[in-house]
Amino acid sequence: MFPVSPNYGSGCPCFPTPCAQAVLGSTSTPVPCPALPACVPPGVLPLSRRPPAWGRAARQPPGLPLALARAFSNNKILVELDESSGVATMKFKSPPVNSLSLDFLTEFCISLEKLENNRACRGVILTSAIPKIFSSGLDITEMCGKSTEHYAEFWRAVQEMWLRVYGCNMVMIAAVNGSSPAGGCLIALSCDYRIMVDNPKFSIGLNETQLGIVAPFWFKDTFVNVVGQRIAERSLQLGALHPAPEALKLGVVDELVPEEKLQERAAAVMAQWLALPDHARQITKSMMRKTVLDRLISHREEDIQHFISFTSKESIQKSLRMYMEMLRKKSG
Ligand SMILES: CCCCC/C=C\C/C=C\C=C\CC(=O)SCCNC(=O)CCNC(=O)[C@H](O)C(C)(C)COP(=O)(O)OP(=O)(O)OC[C@H]1O[C@@H](n2cnc3c(N)ncnc32)[C@H](O)[C@@H]1OP(=O)(O)O
Repeated sequence: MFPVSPNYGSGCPCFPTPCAQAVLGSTSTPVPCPALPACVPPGVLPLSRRPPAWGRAARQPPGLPLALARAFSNNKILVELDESSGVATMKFKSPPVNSLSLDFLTEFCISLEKLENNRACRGVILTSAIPKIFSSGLDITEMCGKSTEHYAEFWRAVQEMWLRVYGCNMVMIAAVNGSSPAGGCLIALSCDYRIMVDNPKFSIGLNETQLGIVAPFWFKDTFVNVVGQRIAERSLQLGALHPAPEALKLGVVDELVPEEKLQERAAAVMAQWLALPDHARQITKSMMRKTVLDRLISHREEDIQHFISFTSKESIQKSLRMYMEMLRKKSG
């Protein structure tokens, strides 16, 4: 099996089965997948791939089965698309706590890509089907006692998820209906708007330091862009998990609503955002986020190596094992 082009990723329509051009021949000259323009970094869709659809949902592309356009679910995420509004909902349903395993992340990226390629879809609401939990963040078992190859594959999938959500042209709204630590918080922070259930038992934040690990620079950049340097610095150092009312005060989320109003409110906010001309909003979003996206894109391999060497340290493995043990004791 030949290696694939460095440009190859879930942004290519042939993903996960690389087409002939995506595969490097014995010359090992990188040949980008022709479906992905060479100038477009992996994980970020070019603006031109999304047609302007201001004012109405565009027509379903010919050839796509209607049922697929309305709802699809593989395993861990339920996706529903309302074609009349152009709004899809991605509902995480991976018990017990929607942890972001490699399988979850892969399914997430494929589902989001399907929606990106569907002209009828202009906005996505991310929410959870698991009571009281939005997402428990990265699946810690993926970072414990595994091979370096596994760590590399896992971390690439985490990067891909962030590049896809943060770089997404569609309007992304997080309807946070439960606790949302670390990677779960990152997903919400990467959206355009965050609505959380008004319940002080639900908390959100980047708590990595509590696990003895360090939030990567692109987690930190995303956080700073939402709440500003000072709040991010204090919250990150302390590994703070903010109860919903505090999260609102700090600007980690944009508004709180009673649980029963969450989906209705998310739909109303989405309608406001979709009332803007797509092209103007998309270019503005891209302008605001480009620097932060480019930083990871240009250091992607380095970041993977950094993750591998950090995670492989015995002291880090020990911290993660102790944290998992603490969770198990608490639950059992
Ligand atoms: C300069 C150097 C920079 C280098 C950068 C390198 C590295 C950075 C690396 C990583 C970044 C990581 C970001 C992350 O996302 S780490 C994950 C952080 N997540 C958490 O801390 C959440 C932990 N979980 C909880 O707090 C609770 O489970 C939760 C509030 C979500 C739910 O509580 P509840 O009481 O309902 O459920 P529990 O009984 O606690 O859990 C049920 C079951 O699920 C297991 N579990 C929980 N969370 C995780 C998880 N994140 N991964 C894997 N498994 C998880 C838990 O152990 C229970 O299992 P069991 O006992 O039933 O077997």
